[in-house]
Order: sequence, then structure tokens, then C-alpha cells
Amino acid sequence: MSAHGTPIPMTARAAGPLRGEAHVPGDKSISHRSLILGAMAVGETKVTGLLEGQDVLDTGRAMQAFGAEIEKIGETWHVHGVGVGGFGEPGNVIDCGNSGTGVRLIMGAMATSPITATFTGDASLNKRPMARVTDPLALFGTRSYGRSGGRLPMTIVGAADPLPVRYEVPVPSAQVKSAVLLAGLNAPGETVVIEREATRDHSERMLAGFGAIISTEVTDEGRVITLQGRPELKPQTIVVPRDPSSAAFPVCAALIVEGSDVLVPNIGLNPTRAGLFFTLQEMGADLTFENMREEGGEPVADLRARFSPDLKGIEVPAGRAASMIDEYPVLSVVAAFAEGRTHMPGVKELRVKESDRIDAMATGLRAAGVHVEEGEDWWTVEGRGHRRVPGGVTVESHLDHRIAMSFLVMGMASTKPMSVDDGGPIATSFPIFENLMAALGAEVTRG
Ligand SMILES: O=C(O)C1=C[C@@H](OP(=O)(O)O)[C@@H](O)[C@H](O)C1
Ligand SMILES: C=C(OP(=O)(O)O)C(=O)O
Repeated sequence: MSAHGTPIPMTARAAGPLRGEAHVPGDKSISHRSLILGAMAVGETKVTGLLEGQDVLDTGRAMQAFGAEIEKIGETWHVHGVGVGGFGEPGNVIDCGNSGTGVRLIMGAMATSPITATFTGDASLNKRPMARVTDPLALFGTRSYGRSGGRLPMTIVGAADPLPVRYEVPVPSAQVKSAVLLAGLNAPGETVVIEREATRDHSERMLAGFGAIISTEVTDEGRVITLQGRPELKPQTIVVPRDPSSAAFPVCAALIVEGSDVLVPNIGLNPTRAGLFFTLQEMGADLTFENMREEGGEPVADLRARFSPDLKGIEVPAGRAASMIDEYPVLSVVAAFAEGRTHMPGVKELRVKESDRIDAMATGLRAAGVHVEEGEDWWTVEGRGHRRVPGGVTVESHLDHRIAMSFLVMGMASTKPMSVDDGGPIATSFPIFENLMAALGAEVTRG
């Protein structure tokens, strides 16, 4: 999908080893939150390293529609915030494009202000479930009117007199947790969110950084997060770390393309995000963390990935799923090149992403000659080991950037090339993917 919605077919083929440094873009989760929290602070937040992918740009436009001023000067994004409770009513429909994170967090951020906003997205986002966010927002007094099944387009009527909320998140979702916390900012008193399974904790870390009073207690119930309402958020200077979810693509490509040796510098290794890298190491990947350090309160390292001819299939612990939820598509590609089966349980959430990712990957993997089994919340990839993956097919990306990039990574190592019907969605999270992979020596072409 280009900006105009015209599909962009892409093909990747084996073309020698991948070598060099891969400077991947800024973290998508932190980028969305920088703009949203910057818009809710009083004064000027400065952000460098922002991911300039379509998802984040759409969030920036939405923040402008609610009254924040946002401009890029040189390499720095300047966000002039309107303060907690300072959002104005947008004059038009808010289009969040392809982004679940964008729409769900923004719904939370406006839900406790006395304004009304209507949200929409692309064909993928308009299929995704929103009741998981509007149900807890209703506890604050927020009303929502969407299509059947809680789908976009949807109008949210913010609570004029919000109540504080105590809510246990029923699915492992950082987006739901974050929506409730952002709504809690403009509710008086304490809002409490409980999550059984730890999900990415960028909202908690960044809220604390912006001066909110927030604490997390690990109890028998799970993680109990308590936020004091109505703080004045203080503007911040944010350096966005590089995205581990984007690093996954050059890393996984290097592991399966013969002779490769790739360094991916400055990757955020927050434990709530780094599950893929430990999984790959357990599979026998030649993947090392170099120059481990701490930056902006987050662990950071340079990842070095080398061709790993003797990868083994493993059982991926279900408890690790949340820390690598966006990486399962590309993990399944690596699993196809490993010896033996890789079983991935506890991943029902994959069915409600930009596409049903289990179905999209299973269909494409099977077409490319890989045996896959699946159930509602699990899937198994039968690795081909030294019998290379045949490839040689065109698969559908279903408006899903991670599906498109995963099959292109596969094409870099399969016997015959792999094509995707539409690589346009890659621009939502990794706009420099083609150039970055080409600079390493990959052959990715359009058409
Ligand atoms: O909070 C976030 O920034 C995200 C949370 C995850 O979604 P869920 O909350 O639906 O698991 C993840 O898949 C998404 O890419 C980004
Ligand atoms: C699931 C993803 O994003 P979102 O939910 O923000 O659309 C993703 O980037 O893999």
C-alpha cells in the first residue's frame, strides 16, 4: 500500500552474504508515547531518533488535531504540549491509518476530557477489536459508539466528570494497559491497572520520566500499577532507542543467509521486549550482545548476528510471548531453516494484529514448502534444516508490515525468490527497510 493505497509488489532473492552495520530506526512504541505524552505535558518536549514511519506520523497529526503544536527542526521533533486535560476537540475525523497502538493510546488519552472525537483507520485497523479499550474506558464514564463488534470507525465521547478506575486487563496487552493509564491521567484520585502477564512497560517508565506519580508492585495478582491522577506533566528531552522489533529483521536474515555477519548497533533490550533474542540463542544462533550499557534508563547493546547453519527447533515458552509478540512472524521464518520443530504456544493475540498473523504466516510458509500446524493459540513450524526452504511463490501481506518483511527475509535464503503482493505497509514501521537490507548485500526489488 503506498500513500495512495496502490499495492507495491516486492521480491527478495538469495544474493550472497549479508555484511556490515544495520542502523535500524527508532522504537515505534516509544515514538508514539513521546508524541502523546509530549502533547499532554506543559511546555516543549524535544525528541530525537523518532521513528518517522507512517504509524507514528499519523499519531503526530492526531496530536495536532487535539491542539498540540508539533514541528521538526533539523533532526529534532518539538512538541508543544497542552497539558493534562488541555486537549481541544478535533475538527475532523482522526485517521490512525494502520496503527493499533496509535488509535488505542489516543482513545485513552482523550477519554477523560469533555470532548468528542471520531476515529478511523485503514482496512486492517478497521477490522481490529476496540472493545478491549472502550470497555475499561467506560468505567471512567467514557461513551463509545462504533461499528458492530466494537470496530472502527468509532466515536468516543470523553467523560466530563471522570471517575478513577481499578481494572485488571483481561488480555496481555500493553496498548490496553496504556490506554487506561493515559485516561487515568485526567481522572481525580488513583487509577490502578493490574496485569497478570508483564507486557512492555514503556508507558510506566515514560510517565515516571514526565513526572507522573506512578508505581508498580509485583504481587500474587500480577503487576499492580498505581497512577495518581491530575499531575502536571513536565516536558522532556527524549532520545528514542533503536527498535528491537525492527532489528529482528536484519538479525534473522543474517542467521539464515550463508556467510553473513551483521552488526545492529544501539538496540534497546528492555526485558519486556527482548524475548526473540533469547529464543534465537536457545535455537543455537550465533548472536551476541556487545557493548552492553544503559541509556536513558533502558539497557542497550549492539547485536552481532552471524550465519548459523546448525539452528535447532525449540519449544518457545508461552510465558515469553508478550516480550516478543511482534517477532513471531520472523521467528517462524528462522524456524523453517532450523532442524526439527519449533512449537509456539500462548500466542492467541497474534490473531488480532494487523492481520491474523498465524494464518498469514502459515499460509505463506506452506506455499513456500514448509510444514506448519496451528491451533487457536499455538502453531508449530517443522524446520527443514539443511534441506533448504524451496520458496518460489508470491504471498499476501494482508496490509501487515511484519508479514511482508518476514517473507522478504525468507526470500534472501530460500532456493527460489519470495515475493509479496504488497510491501507498501513496511513504511508503517521500517521505512528504510529496502535500502538498509540492500546496503547489507540483499537483493530486494519492486515489481
Ligand atoms: O503498546 C505498544 O506500543 C504495542 C503493544 C503491542 O500490542 P498489544 O498491546 O495489542 O499486545 C504490540 O503488538 C504493538 O506493536 C505495540
Ligand atoms: C502489532 C503491531 O502494531 P500495532 O498494534 O500498533 O498496529 C506491530 O507493529 O507489529
